Amino acid sequence: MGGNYTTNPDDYNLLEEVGYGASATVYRAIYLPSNHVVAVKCLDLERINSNLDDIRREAQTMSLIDHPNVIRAFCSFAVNQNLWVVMPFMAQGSCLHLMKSAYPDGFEESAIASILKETLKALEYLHRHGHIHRDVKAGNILLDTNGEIKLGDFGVSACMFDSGDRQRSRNTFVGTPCWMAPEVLQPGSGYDFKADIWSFGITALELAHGHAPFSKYPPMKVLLMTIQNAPPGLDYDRDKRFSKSFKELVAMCLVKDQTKRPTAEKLLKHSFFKQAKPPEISVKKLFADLPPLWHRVKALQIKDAAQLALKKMPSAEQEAISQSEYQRGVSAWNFNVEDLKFKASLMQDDDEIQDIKEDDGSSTSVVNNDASDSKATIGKVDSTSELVSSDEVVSSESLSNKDNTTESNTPDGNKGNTLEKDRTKTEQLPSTSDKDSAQAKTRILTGRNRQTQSGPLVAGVVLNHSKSDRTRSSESSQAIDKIHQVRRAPSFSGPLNLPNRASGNSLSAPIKPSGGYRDSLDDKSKANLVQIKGRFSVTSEDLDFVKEASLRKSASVGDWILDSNKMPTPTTKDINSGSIHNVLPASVLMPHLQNLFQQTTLQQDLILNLLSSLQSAEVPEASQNGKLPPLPRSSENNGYAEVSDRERLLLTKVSELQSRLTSLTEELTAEKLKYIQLQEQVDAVTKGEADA
Ligand SMILES: Nc1ncnc2c1ncn2[C@@H]1O[C@H](COP(=O)(O)OP(=O)(O)OP(=O)(O)O)[C@@H](O)[C@H]1O
Repeated sequence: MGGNYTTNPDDYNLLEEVGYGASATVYRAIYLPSNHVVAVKCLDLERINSNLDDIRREAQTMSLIDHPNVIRAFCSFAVNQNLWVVMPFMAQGSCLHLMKSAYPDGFEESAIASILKETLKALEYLHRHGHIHRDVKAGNILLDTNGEIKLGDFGVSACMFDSGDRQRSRNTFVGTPCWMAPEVLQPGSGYDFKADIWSFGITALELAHGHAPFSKYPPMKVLLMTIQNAPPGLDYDRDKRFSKSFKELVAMCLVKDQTKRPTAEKLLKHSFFKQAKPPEISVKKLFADLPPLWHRVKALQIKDAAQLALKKMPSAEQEAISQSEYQRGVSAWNFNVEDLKFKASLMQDDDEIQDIKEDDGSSTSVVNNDASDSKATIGKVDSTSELVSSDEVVSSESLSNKDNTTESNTPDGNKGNTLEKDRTKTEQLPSTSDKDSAQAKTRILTGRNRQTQSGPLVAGVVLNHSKSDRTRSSESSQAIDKIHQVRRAPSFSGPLNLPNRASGNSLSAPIKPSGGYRDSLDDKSKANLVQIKGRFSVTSEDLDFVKEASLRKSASVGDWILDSNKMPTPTTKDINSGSIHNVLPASVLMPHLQNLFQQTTLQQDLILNLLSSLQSAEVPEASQNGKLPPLPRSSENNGYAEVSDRERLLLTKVSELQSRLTSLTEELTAEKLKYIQLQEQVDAVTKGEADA
């Protein structure tokens, strides 16, 4: 393909939608001057909140790529509030799409071997040139009709040699939780290109099963499970259809200690890849009998919309939702893992048992594979302006080797205005022949982008209908509209803020509407910011909480009791409003109660001992068997004065302990009461659900 590509949007006729992520929609398009088919990825700059320099660097990286297994950008430019990235069209879409359309339980091993081998070649190339991809997953492995395989999507890629501001800005990027390595999720531990090897291992499991491990769980849960659980892998019994060498390869990648993970170069020499067939043989056949990509994409959309209409959990949209939650949320969380670990340590085993059960693919799926994550956080661009084309950046990067297509740059100053005018117009279905389809597509896109950046996250919510919803007649187009509505639901664009204390005992983070990561840093959390490491920020409040948490855990019984006042406890309002579920689940409350009970008993014992010691002191012969040693007597015959001092001391101690016992008993009673109320509430909810 190659050739020169202009940065004039009028030169591109956008055709069908062939994919979408949280921040972008991808179209098959015709480059009119040469009649070449290309893919145009339209990134919504409003939704990704980074500065223009970052985007430019991103686009530069993509344009300097020169490897058969890494997708290269021909050029990119801003159109209104969108960034268009022009790249080769991969006619069979992503591995994820293919699995969703035709292989829900994953591919056979020979195809997996070929796909993974090509992906590994791409990673080896990127790592050799100092890049970490950071979003390796089936959704980013693209397939062409001739069996060609390319790793795409540099939205979150980072340059390992970057430092300072650049790295810091990278912290605002988000990967995809299921695929993220433990060290990436663990603030402070630092990560490098080995994070891609972990994601590669997860991708191997994804290709083998049709979904990534933990994919049904919400982000927080995935995060905890990734950090705390043993690494996932292929099961020797359950995954009988896979070879030993495949299982071994996966196990090598999914080692928690990043230093023990092999490099891409080393992995390529693994026996598993020795038998790998060329993709023309093992991969091409996978889509031999399938309809064109855009039909499959449309069919998936309709299927999901139909499920949505039936009020089921639509898999793809659910994925997008939860992905969005991940993307927008994880990047903006002011959380720290110690906090999470502490909460996890308060969890009952039954929670864990439930967690470990494999997803049966039912409609309860929460986080899923198709989802995409937001890449950069970018500032708005108001008018059409060229960002970068391949030839202008050759000297600035170490990556480039050759073949810098000389794109001619034709900024179109008027385009932005036209598009701006059209922004509120009715959404139009894609037209394959209309010369104006680029504009029409932009309208679709801009329409989609008109979302607010706030609002609570409510799964499955269908928001404001656009004008077009009223004008559409066919059921399928309504169904697609629904998908778009869900996609543009404002509720998913706001970040999640994990409260530092309020949810101390809860794993479910309340969702706060907010403008995004930058915003959240700019406001109160910025003042508390202690460290930005990895993709997360740690605030001083977080640290305080962790300190307290560890104090609670490590302190002596007495200290614990005093400190227990700091434990978040449900208020009557919580109980009445039902929010107690989020504040103190029974699994958390019970150990707390048990602890209190235990300590009350200990205190009682202590008091009894002290009392008996006191009595012993009064009766000298009994002191030998008592708990206290005999009281010393002075030679000056003032021994009795000392005895009475000691008595006073002991009596004071006893009264202290008694009052402590009283307050503990009161606390225990109060906790019991809360527990009973909680239990009643749980029963009521269970009954309500059963009735429903
Ligand atoms: N060059 C291409 N040719 C054909 N289809 C493509 C191409 N690039 C992307 N797609 C399709 O579009 C989907 C979304 O693209 P992409 O991953 O780049 O968007 P995104 O918003 O960055 O999403 P994500 O965060 O999931 O990676 C891909 O999963 C793939 O199915």
